[in-house]
Amino acid sequence: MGERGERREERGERREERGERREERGEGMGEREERLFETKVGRCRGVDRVFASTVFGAMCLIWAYRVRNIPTVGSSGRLAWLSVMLSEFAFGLYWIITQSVRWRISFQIPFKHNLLQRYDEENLPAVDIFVCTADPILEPPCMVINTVLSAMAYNYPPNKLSVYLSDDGGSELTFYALLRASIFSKHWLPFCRRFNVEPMSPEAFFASQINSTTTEYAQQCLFIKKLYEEMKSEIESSVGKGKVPENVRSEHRGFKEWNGKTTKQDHQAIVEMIMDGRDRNAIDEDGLQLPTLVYLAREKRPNYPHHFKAGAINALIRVSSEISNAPFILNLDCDMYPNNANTIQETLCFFLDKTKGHDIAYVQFPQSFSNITKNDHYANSYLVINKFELAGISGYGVSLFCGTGCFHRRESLLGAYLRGYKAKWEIKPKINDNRSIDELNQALKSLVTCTYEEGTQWGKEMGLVYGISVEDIATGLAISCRGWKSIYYNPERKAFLGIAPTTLDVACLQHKRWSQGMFQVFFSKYCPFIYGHGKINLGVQMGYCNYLFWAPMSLPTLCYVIVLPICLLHGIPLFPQLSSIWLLPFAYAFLSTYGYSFCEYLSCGSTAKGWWNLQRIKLIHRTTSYFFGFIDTMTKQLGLSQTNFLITDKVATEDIQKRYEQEIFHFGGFSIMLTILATVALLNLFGLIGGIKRTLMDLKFNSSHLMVQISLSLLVVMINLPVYEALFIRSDKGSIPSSIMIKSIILASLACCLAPFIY
Ligand SMILES: O=c1ccn([C@@H]2O[C@H](COP(=O)(O)OP(=O)(O)O[C@H]3O[C@H](CO)[C@@H](O)[C@H](O)[C@H]3O)[C@@H](O)[C@H]2O)c(=O)[nH]1
Ligand SMILES: [Mn+2]
Repeated sequence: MGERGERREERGERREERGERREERGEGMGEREERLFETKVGRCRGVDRVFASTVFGAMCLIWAYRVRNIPTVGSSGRLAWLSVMLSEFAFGLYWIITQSVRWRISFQIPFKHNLLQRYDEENLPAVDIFVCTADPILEPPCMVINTVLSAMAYNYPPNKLSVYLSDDGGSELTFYALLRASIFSKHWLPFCRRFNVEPMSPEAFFASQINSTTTEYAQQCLFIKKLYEEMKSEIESSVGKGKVPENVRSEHRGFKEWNGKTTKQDHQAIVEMIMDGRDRNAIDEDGLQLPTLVYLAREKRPNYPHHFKAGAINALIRVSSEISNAPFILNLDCDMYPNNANTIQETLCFFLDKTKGHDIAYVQFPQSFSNITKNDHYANSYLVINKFELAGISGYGVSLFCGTGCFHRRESLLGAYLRGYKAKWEIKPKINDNRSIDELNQALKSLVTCTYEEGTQWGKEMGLVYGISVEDIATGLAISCRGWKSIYYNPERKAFLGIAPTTLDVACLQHKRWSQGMFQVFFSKYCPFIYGHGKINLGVQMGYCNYLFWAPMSLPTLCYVIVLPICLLHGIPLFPQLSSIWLLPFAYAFLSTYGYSFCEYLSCGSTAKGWWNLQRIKLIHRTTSYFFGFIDTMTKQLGLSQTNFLITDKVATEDIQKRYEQEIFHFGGFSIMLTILATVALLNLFGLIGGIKRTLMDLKFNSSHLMVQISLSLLVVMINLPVYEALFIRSDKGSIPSSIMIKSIILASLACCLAPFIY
């Protein structure tokens, strides 16, 4: 651990102790009322630690067994043994890393009432909300405006709220949708206010609406629903046609920005203040002010890098600083709609706390999704990560920045260091009211040209970090290393809900980008062990590596699921026989870690089948997405390819949606990932059949030597049942194409036949 980090922590602990003592002396009560949040330590820490030590012991025994029993040079199976040994080393080391996030689990509890007592509406700080979208097809404008409308409908003074939409798709369809949303908001916001509507996303709200209770409410509900449906169908029909109707174009001067030549990759900067919060005419049907609403499409030219989402957020930071310049910024992906009307107040409890608030850079909420099925067959819900792992890292006073659902202190995003610095939030908008709207627009556009950032610190010391496809992780790390604290807050009612992938290939592409980006962080200047040395706790450094090592951990997994069945087929034992005492550490390590993971999962309130599904997806990602992520990182390190960002598809055809809801895997497609997936599944099936045959036929061979391999292959086969089904039984669009089936049969057979030459 970095010495400085340690010392700082000691100091922190001492400060806490002092606080406790003061409380004992009877000054506690007043202080408690003053406090705006509290940190609670997770229970069972002691039990957890004892358990972890026993697993560690078992692992050491396994390593010892492997090293002591390496086959001599020239004997069969030496290479296999060595590769399995290395894999087990890797598994063990990775397991140690995963413990770092379970060592100090802690939870945050904000005291909203204390905040509301201390601050009335007048005194509350302004908040800017950034929404990013990048493609009107993959991210339908209707979905985008639902997020925007929910953000506008927060239970927060509208004059303190500004919503900025960055459209990297540069699409007039999205602009049109936003324009329509601004009109609809004049009805929607008062409606939300009157009836405390939650969720504030009209789409989600009307979908969950069954029968109303009061007649007044019912009438209004019906009226608003009709307005919403009208707006939705108009937007969808324009999207269907691919253009905005001529009569609408003439209604707003903003449309002049689009001409025949405008494309996603090539257009001038477009900034439109759709609603200006200071404008007396921007009022809703109750005569109350509306939040400021701004549309932004930064300039894009083919020969200039735009740095994807990081570039978009940085442009938003600059534009918003000229308009509202709020001290706090909420970042949202366009599918992540706010689901709790009071989230802003809860978050401010952390930032505005008198003693601990000033050094908090950001407050991250977990990523949750609205479309999770009962047994979550693509393991989209990240239950354990959200409930335990991120809370575990937050025990060190640091949270990961996950890109969306995160409130930032503006200064922390601008590269400020915390050292000797007292963060303040009484920042005023820079806006010069004397400027005409045209002058202001001109000034704003000049901030988001392609060349604006040349020769500046943007993307390096300022704003979100460039060049890494998980800009969020790298940026969070950089901020923490500048001395800031951060909070991970996982409230009972989900604060934000997004859309999770509904097909396997979309899920795999997303995980490939993540694993690639995170491993890239490890090699970049932001490597937690080097960049973070002496600045963040060792536990945090290791905590990050839980995720940064997703990609390289694909190698030992691949080795295990390929070498084991091949050896089984050829009768080469790799594990102790059943009667050996050395089997115990293997059995204990395996059963206890999986047992623990099972309990952990169930304690998140999900089903046993969900856990089983999670194990399958983990295997799939580790053998495909992470493996390709690994290769991608390597080619990038060698300078052979560049950072990319493939947007996650957020629409599903009816066919796909139906299969998703029935929890049937949608493999579909012809990717090389599917070939690997199918080959691994077949290889284990061959191994299992061969192994069982051997055991039955050749009892003298002391086949109990193979029992462990048989059991492991059996598990892999069981977990792959949906793959065999998709290969041989199913024939719908979600099944695996026959060309891939043939390829994988050939590959698996080749691997089996060629193996003896290699070993
Ligand atoms: O050039 C781009 C590409 C993407 N986006 C936006 O970035 C967001 C996230 O993209 P998405 O395709 O949904 O990726 P996910 O994998 O779901 O995103 C997760 O992972 C990303 C890092 O890989 C983070 O940036 C995201 O916040 C986090 O939700 C979306 O709103 C996009 O519109 C842009 O604004 N510009
Ligand atoms: Mn997303």
